[in-house]
Amino acid sequence: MDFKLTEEQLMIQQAARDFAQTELLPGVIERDEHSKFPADAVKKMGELGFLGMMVDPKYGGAGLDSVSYVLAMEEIAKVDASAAVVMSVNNSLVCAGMEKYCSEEQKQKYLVPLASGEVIGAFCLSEPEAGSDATSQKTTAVDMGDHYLLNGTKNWITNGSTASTYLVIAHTHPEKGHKGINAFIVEKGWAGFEIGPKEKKMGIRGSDTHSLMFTDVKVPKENRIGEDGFGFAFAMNVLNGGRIGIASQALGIAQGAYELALKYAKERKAFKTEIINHQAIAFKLADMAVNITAARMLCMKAASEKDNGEDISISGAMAKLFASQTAMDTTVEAVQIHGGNGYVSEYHVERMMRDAKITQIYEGTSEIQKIVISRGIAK
Ligand SMILES: Cc1cc2nc3c(=O)[nH]c(=O)nc-3n(C[C@H](O)[C@H](O)[C@H](O)COP(=O)(O)OP(=O)(O)OC[C@H]3O[C@@H](n4cnc5c(N)ncnc54)[C@H](O)[C@@H]3O)c2cc1C
Repeated sequence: MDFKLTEEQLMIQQAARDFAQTELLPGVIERDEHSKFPADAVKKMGELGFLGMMVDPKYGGAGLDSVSYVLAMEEIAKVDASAAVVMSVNNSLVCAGMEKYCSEEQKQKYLVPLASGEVIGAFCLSEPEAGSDATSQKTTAVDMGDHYLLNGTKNWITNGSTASTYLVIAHTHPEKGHKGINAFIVEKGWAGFEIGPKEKKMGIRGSDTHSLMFTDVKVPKENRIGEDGFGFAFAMNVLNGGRIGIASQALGIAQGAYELALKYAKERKAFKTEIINHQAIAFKLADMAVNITAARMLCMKAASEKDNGEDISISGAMAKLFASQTAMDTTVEAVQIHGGNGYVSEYHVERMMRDAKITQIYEGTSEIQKIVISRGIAK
């Protein structure tokens, strides 16, 4: 692993930092308060190439490496974790999965607009009774010859109402267990496809999370991804690679809260001195700095392994597990360092604390990451 960033990586980092400060920071509190999707900013993210960062330019992407992606994700999440999850889902789950596993026709039709940011996508695996245990899902797609008939409900889908293209995982042969699952490309607006109301969430309120209902939706056969029965492997492989995205989202939230806490501790006085001079406060900041550095190293390790074509199931899970815990610990202490001001929205850290929690839940809970890691090291 090379710890020195290239000129190009530094440029991407700076571009993302500038974008976050100028386009995301103004209005972030208001968007959180009103659960408002950052539509204009997401459009601009697409124009800047942040929505298809690692996709080959021949499919509309920016053709960058995963290290650049981590750097950009951190900068965006530092300011607005809601915008960061839109970016993560589109890059890590939707575009990455399509570029790796879709046919040339599917890529031309669906990946090009997704990677160029013309439209955004959603990844639909979870169901009311199937989250961590994805094989127990109940959505079915029955083979009707030239099409499948899709029926079922997907839950908590990020970009649920704003997406145009949905990757939907469904059982085609329930009796075959995980080998009877397929993944399909579904378009918004198809007959029988309904979008449920927006979820009212603790955090990342700017992102739109919905349940999706499918009733006899006709999905053309050519919209199945890969060979018959490939859907479970597709979903698991995509999630393995995707963990870098959420890990760097968590890293960004932690870094954002740390920077605000450090600044506040240097300015706020109590007992005739800046509070950073009280060791209890200084030690909290020291712990934050250590954990954030370690989280960044884990994210970079997983990203550089991915760029080298290595299997990142373990390193990606480690990065997500540690970075999400760091996001939680750091934001809680950032609120503490801000005292009463930490509890009100204008100081940002209370939002960051609420935003941090989701990073321990979605794309595999922390308990599931430990299962992945322990099974991996036991092999
Ligand atoms: C805001 C938000 C956005 C989301 N976006 C998406 C999306 O875009 N697409 C999508 O498909 N899903 C999405 N999800 C769903 C998310 O991935 C799931 O919520 C998550 O995987 C956990 O599943 P669950 O909620 O069913 O919890 P459960 O699986 O019911 O787990 C409940 C608890 O039990 C623990 N647990 C479960 N199994 C085990 C085990 N074997 N060993 C130890 N502990 C275990 C879990 O860790 C957790 O603590 C989103 C969720 C939220 C809240």
